[in-house]
Amino acid sequence: MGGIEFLKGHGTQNDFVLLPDAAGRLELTEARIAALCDRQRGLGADGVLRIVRATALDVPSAGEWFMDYRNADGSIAEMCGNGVRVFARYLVDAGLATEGEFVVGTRAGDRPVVVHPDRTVTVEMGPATITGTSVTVVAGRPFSGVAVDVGNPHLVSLLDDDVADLDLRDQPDFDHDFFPHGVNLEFVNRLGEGALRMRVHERGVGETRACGTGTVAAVAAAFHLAGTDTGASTVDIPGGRVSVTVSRGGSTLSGPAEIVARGELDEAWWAAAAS
Ligand SMILES: N[C@@H](CCC[C@H](N)C(=O)O)C(=O)O
Repeated sequence: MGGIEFLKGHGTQNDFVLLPDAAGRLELTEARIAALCDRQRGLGADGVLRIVRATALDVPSAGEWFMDYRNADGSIAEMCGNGVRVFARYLVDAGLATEGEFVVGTRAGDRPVVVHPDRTVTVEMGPATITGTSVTVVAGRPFSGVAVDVGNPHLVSLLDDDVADLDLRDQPDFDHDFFPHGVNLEFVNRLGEGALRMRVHERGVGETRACGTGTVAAVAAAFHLAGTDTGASTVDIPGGRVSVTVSRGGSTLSGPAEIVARGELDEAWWAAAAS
């Protein structure tokens, strides 16, 4: 038997290990995912994208391929906006989908994508639903925020102070009753009309250089606080820039997606990393 194929890719520097596994044969334990994503003892990544046929996992989807996404700590999340772009990029590069429009299945539901000739990808992200308000505490400082559901949970705090000055090395505190399954925390500055800057502390990962669902949540929260639910904005994150639109029934995310490497995992390492 050959080794286990992997690829490495990123979307605005939110980086992923991709595991092509059409038939769903790989045993993805939490320990294996955490080892793969570890930047010292593994390949290093913010998360893992398993490329599996929807039928192999028996999940309902209008699309052929399902994005089985895992966070770097091995936890399962419903959705990953940057991950969907990288996933779509892989499918086209591998000849498993044709450039243009197709559907990717995710735990949050089907996500129509358009892979453009310039290597950017647009994803229909579904509705960004405002679910209330809550508070997060960063290094002893409380910040109130708008809770937004983009298939996964977010709390967006708009700040007057420069987000660059926040210390996000430790897990910020949050209301565990409001977010019983954890939350992704976005900290946002308005840069002007239709332009935001954001940093993020992701559930199951830590600070990352971009979060696609987080940018959609940030734009939805910013428009909500301005008294509207429709509009378009760029979002600058440490890893680059994405474009987001939100409307009452849906949202879109556009940005780059790159595959940077491919190879084979060592089988003995894979076996030892199982637990
Ligand atoms: N980086 C992702 C979000 C990944 C999932 C998140 N950490 C969660 O647990 O909900 C994105 O680009 O959306």
